[in-house]
Amino acid sequence: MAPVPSFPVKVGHIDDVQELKKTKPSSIPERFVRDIIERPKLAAVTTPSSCNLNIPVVDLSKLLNSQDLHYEIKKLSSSCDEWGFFQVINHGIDLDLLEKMEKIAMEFFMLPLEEKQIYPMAPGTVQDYGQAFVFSEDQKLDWCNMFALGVEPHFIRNPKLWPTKPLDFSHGLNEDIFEEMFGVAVQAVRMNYYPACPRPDLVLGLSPHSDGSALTELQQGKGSSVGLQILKDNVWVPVQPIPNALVINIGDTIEVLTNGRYKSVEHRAVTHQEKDRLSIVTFYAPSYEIELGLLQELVDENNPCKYKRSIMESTACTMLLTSFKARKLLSLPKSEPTNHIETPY
Ligand SMILES: O=C(O)CCC(=O)C(=O)O
Ligand SMILES: [Fe+2]
Repeated sequence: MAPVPSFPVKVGHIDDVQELKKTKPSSIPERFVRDIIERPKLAAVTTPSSCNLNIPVVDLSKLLNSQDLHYEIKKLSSSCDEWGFFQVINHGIDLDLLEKMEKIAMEFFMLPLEEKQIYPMAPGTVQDYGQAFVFSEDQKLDWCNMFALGVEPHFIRNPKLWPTKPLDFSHGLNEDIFEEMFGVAVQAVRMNYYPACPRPDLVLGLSPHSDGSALTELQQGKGSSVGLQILKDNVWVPVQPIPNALVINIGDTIEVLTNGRYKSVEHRAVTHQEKDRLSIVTFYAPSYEIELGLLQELVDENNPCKYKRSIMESTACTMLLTSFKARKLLSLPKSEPTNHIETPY
């Protein structure tokens, strides 16, 4: 079940951005206008050459093929150590299926508002239709509509690509370690629709956050604008979509379990003046029933345990809510070494 806050949450009026766009507003409502320091610099969005950094690309077929294995594992390893993000090509997922998912998601977002609002997102929650992570009346809003669903247990599929190979090479861990630890994993899907915005320089599609999940997989809609950006060495790096590739990122759960070796990196989405954008995001998290333990193989005198135990006792549910964004909004600390990460509920 989606987490429900145990305290009353007043979120005020939230404009539906698709409806707002239809009214061709002469100015952007104040609740969407970001403080100057948070506004995106559009040069980095519209001219990819202005940013020479690109997130790594991992070829899954090579990871399964012994000839190229070593080189590809090294790439996977540095992607997880240095970036927390990579794109995966030749993943073997049926492209027709991905296309179908995109089509269904678009059909949903194109429904009349009343029909989408049959599934309203309750204030302070992250499930169904609306804006997630709104916890107060004066919080700035994202230029985005979301539809989030939990996946029924019998449909849940474990990802083929838990990034354990580099760990099993360097630390002798079992390659299936995460799969074994997580039990019957929790899976949630969020569809994000970012309509074109007349002033993309003033708004954010999705506020900076890290994902509370173990692993996140993201499909970018065909023909969508470039919108996803990740924070690398204090620079927002745009993720250039590669046709049919999927974007994978490490979530907070794996950052903590690997004692900070793999990074759960802050990311955000920006909007575009003419183009809409769709992303379909699948979050994998450990079973609610499981008590997680740090991978002891990654702890020694040079790498002391960086996280206190309470986070290990969090359920997947609270993990999703202790994402960086939620923590920031609730004024809870980011997972700095030695910090105690509280769960909000
Ligand atoms: O739409 C995107 O590219 C980002 C989505 C995302 O980060 C999320 O849903 O957590
Ligand atoms: Fe995210």
